[in-house]
Amino acid sequence: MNFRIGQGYDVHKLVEGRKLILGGVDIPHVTGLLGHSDADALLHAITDALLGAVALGDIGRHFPDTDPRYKGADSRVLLRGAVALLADRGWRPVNVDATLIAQQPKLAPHAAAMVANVAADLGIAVDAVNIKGKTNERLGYLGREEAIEAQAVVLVERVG
Ligand SMILES: Nc1ccn([C@@H]2O[C@H](COP(=O)(O)O)[C@@H](O)[C@H]2O)c(=O)n1
Ligand SMILES: C[C@@]1(CO)OP(=O)(O)OP(=O)(O)OC[C@H]1O
Repeated sequence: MNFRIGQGYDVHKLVEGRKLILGGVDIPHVTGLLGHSDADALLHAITDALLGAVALGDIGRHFPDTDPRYKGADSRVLLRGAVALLADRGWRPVNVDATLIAQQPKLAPHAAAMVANVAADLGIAVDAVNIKGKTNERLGYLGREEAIEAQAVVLVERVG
């Protein structure tokens, strides 16, 4: 068995006085995401998808939100930590497809920067990473701009 897939999901609340960081990109906006770390929902979903692909549980198991080391953490560090956990077990990422559900702001202008960060952290080419933005058609808490949700799917392969 040389390939595995993983799926990840995350949601964080939008509040005033926080930065909006998605895919490691600081996106100018009136509100930002609340969390113990930098609350980068996209990177958390990708991290969970990677861990899920190799049955390593989830982000909270490896990087608990009760641990002061992760207070205000850069989620790129956590993502690279997950990639290292996979590498230790002989797995590497192949490609990622992810969706961000955000009523605002428009994310398409920031997609290339997010893709570049994720590709660098996963050690894969930029054309193996796809990040999409969707509104929630103004429906529910996402549509009311109370939160941003991320969904991700990854493929991983056994090294060697
Ligand atoms: N936060 C977002 C939301 C959407 N986009 C772009 O707009 C297109 C249409 O979105 P709908 O939710 O109305 O289907 C979508 O395909 C994205 O290209 C965006 O950039 N950022
Ligand atoms: C990243 C961690 C750790 O700082 O905290 P949060 O930023 O709150 O994010 P979440 O997606 O709720 O869970 C994972 C946590 O372990």
